[in-house]
Amino acid sequence: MEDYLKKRQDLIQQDRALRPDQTYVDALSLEERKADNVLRNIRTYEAQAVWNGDKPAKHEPGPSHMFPGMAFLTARETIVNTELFKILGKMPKGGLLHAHLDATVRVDILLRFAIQQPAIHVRVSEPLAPNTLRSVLPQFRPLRKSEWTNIPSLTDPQYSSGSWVPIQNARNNFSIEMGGPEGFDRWVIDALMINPSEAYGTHNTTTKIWQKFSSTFMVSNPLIRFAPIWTQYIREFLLSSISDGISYVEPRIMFFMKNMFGEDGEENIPHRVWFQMYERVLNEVKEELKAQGREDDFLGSRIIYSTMRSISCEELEWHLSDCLALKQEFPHLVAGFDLVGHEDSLRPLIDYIEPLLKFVERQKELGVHIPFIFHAGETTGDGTAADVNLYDAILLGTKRIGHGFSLYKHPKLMEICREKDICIEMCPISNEILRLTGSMPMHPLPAVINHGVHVALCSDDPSVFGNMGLSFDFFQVFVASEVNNLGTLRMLVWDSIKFSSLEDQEKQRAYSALDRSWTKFIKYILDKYGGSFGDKRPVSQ
Ligand SMILES: O=c1[nH]cnc2c1ncn2[C@@H]1O[C@H](CO)[C@@H](O)[C@H]1O
Repeated sequence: MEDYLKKRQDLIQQDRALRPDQTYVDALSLEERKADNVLRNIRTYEAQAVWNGDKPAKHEPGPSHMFPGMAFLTARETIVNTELFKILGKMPKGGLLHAHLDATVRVDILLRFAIQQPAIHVRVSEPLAPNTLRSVLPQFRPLRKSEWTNIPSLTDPQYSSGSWVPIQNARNNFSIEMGGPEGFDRWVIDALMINPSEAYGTHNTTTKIWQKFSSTFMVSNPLIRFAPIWTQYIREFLLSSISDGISYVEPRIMFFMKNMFGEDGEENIPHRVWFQMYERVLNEVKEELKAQGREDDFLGSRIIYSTMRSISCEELEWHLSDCLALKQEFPHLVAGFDLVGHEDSLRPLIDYIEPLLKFVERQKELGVHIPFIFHAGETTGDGTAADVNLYDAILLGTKRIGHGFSLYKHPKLMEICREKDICIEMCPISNEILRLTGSMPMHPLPAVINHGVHVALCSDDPSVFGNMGLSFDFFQVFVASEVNNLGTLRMLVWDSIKFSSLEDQEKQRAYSALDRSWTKFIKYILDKYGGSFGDKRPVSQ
């Protein structure tokens, strides 16, 4: 018996030793071990008290009963009231390495920014009525002053479809039958987010949910791509990330459209001016934090240049040279290049191989380096074009892989990622809402970590999904595995800096800042919860 138990222990240890968090687990300080004990105890306690499988879930449609790591949109309200979530909210997170900028600011805040801009007008292409509110989308646009209208309402019988109404009129005079001004807000917010009825009911397949998902970007794009709103948007993105403990952000910015709307309503602001605006806001935020003595809380940001994987090779060539020119003008801001959009239905990387290979050569001639940071394998497919994107992303030398949801099916690719230190930007809540997985316990993240591949945990499109910051993704991952522990959290946080596009010196600064805030975090856990959750024995292996 003793012999068996020894062999059992050895086997478990050998298996766990492959995980990249093992070195972190081994190095936990005494205080961290105590804090780890507290976290595990709270997880066990809440698995029973909150996520008890006998309890009915509150929402329809969705899972009928509660469980840890259950469908996020039905669990969200419960999550925010847990002690574990409150703790994770205080955790320093390091870097956010995968988020689409235009889906990072709470939609009610974006709407508030829009309402403050008299240039913003709204129209609909079909009459709005209580029974069409869900299907008719608002179309926004900033207009030139000469085009401003004083049409009073979107919902009057006199309104003729396609005419532009000033946003304030549209809101103030929204028909009482459809909820008045608050009804207007709800209508816009519904168009910008995915709700549980859609994800788990009416749109419960990847293809269906992507239709709704894409439409949210069509609604928000002309608002965000208006210079006065864009600067406010970036500022809010940075500040809200910082308030969730994120100290560095590397958003993907969509440069598919060549120009932004200026304050005068002309659509003529080119990409280099977008960069100038981004840099200005970034510096303002850094200065403000410095003035408050909070330099450790924010180290900066770099941008991943992105365009759509639907364009032609000629259009891609234009974008690649645009990206090169921007890298030369803003070397400290351009982190990499990516192609985005629904992998299952749009073009695979192999379609673009010529311009992509030429781009690599051109960089060598110019002596610049813009790594590819490709989305690949964001699919349930096996051997489909989206799955096969993984081979091309790796052959093209991708620095990290966006999603890599299907990577775990490919042992050879897992081995290459492990050996070449290709980090996987995993977005578990996004994958669940976009219907690649039903819940966290079904998600491949543990398989990837168990094979020794590094992961950065990311939120992807938090304004659409409601997983603002990184606390929600950390929560879902932490409760869905008995193996995950404080060392795992530490690995995910430190890796988000290690695999970022920061320079070595900046990384050193980031690690020192993290060391300081992590120590405070551990002290917070022990001071607040050490008494009530510290004395029990650690949960078994
Ligand atoms: O998870 C994702 N995979 C691929 N593309 C995405 C994802 N999330 C957002 N976008 C794409 O990024 C653009 C906004 O910047 C949108 O067009 C959207 O299709």
